[in-house]
Amino acid sequence: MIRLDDSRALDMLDDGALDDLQPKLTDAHQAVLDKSGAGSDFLGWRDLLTDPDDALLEDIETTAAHLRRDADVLLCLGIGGSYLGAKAVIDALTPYFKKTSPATPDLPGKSDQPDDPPEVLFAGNQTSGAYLRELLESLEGKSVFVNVISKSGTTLETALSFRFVRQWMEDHFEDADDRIIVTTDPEKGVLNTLRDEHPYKKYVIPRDVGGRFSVMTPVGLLPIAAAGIDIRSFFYGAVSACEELKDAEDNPALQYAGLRYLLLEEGYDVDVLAVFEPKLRSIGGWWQQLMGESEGKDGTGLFPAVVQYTTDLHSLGQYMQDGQRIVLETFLMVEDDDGDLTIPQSEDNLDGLNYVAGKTMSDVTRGAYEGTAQAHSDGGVPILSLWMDSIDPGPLGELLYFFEHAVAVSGYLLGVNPFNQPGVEDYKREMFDRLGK
Ligand SMILES: O=P(O)(O)OC[C@H]1O[C@](O)(CO)[C@@H](O)[C@@H]1O
Repeated sequence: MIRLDDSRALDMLDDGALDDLQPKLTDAHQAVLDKSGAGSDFLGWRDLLTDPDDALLEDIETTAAHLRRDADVLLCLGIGGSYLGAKAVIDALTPYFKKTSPATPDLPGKSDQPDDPPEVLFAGNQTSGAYLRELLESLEGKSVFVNVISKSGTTLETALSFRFVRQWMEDHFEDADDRIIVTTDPEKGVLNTLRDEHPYKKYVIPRDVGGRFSVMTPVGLLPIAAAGIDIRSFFYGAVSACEELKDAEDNPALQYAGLRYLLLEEGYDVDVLAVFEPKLRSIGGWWQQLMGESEGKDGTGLFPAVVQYTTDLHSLGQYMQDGQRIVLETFLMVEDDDGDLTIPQSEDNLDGLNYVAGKTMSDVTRGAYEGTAQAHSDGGVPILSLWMDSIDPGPLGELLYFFEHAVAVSGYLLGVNPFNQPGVEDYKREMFDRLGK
């Protein structure tokens, strides 16, 4: 389970502050469990885990196997919660560098490894014409399948991309309709209208699951499974976290929510999620939406930012150490980071690095973390460290549920509805005005 180390944050708060907050934390937690708080009709993301639908997992695995057999590329169109979870998990669990295999003559571009996962690409999450044009050009000669993901079906970025992509698919594949999968509302929205004419396979986003909480639905699970990741371990990792975090006592998700809340009251307005493993950076993108859309309303909430260390210690490290004291840091750490690459002894030691010879790169990462946490803490930055066991499907499922539960509690502590995002509509209205809608 996720372990919270708050030893470098507690001393920035009054003695016993977290204990004093416990009754409020318990109430907020209970409101999540009982569905008695604001926005409680959007708590379906917990029901998915308390009553798992194994038949759905199996269906997704079957579709994913078909994609692994026939697709070079799975193009996922979606924005916000309709892509960030899948991207986060796929980036975390696929190798940094892919081996390429030669094309086969009968299926253009498809590698000769029958179960090679397709490359999962993302689009429909911005308005760049250059991106879309270059993307479509890059797909020439490849066996392409599309998963268009939009709960509302009306999101402009996704819908517009799908117009281009659908045309491209129809121009390139006679069986285009069999290559397109929609993930959307049970009945409403444009994607359902399109299905009246085109028999696309469809997966449903339950009405009571908001976009940023939808990673354990087909929204996240289908692309993740297509990428060759074991979705059962991932999903059941979340199931076990949901079970373990039911008790309000000694609950690290509640403690994390409580400490962030207390630190916000002390003027720490920004929560910087720091990762040391580059693969985890996209978890930060998912976390940013989860935190930002859930908390950032009615003039409150911590601003969620993401850094990747040690890279960003050489760009933002100065600010973290010495800038405005408005920042707290959440370190996302891994007990077994798969970095047991031993540093060799050098006979001439011309680079002067023999002092670390015999240590592993994991030891270096651990030293960098310890050193950074100590230095930043000495510089007045409260540090919360979250430790996961390893970068594997189960621990990732646990982690994502941990954050979901924490932010739901956090929203109630802040007195906001953690499950809506009314502010996002304002940019859409202004944009639509200018585009003549
Ligand atoms: O799945 P949809 O309806 O296209 O929405 C995508 C995203 O847009 C928002 O509604 C607003 O940004 C997010 O909450 C959501 O994840």
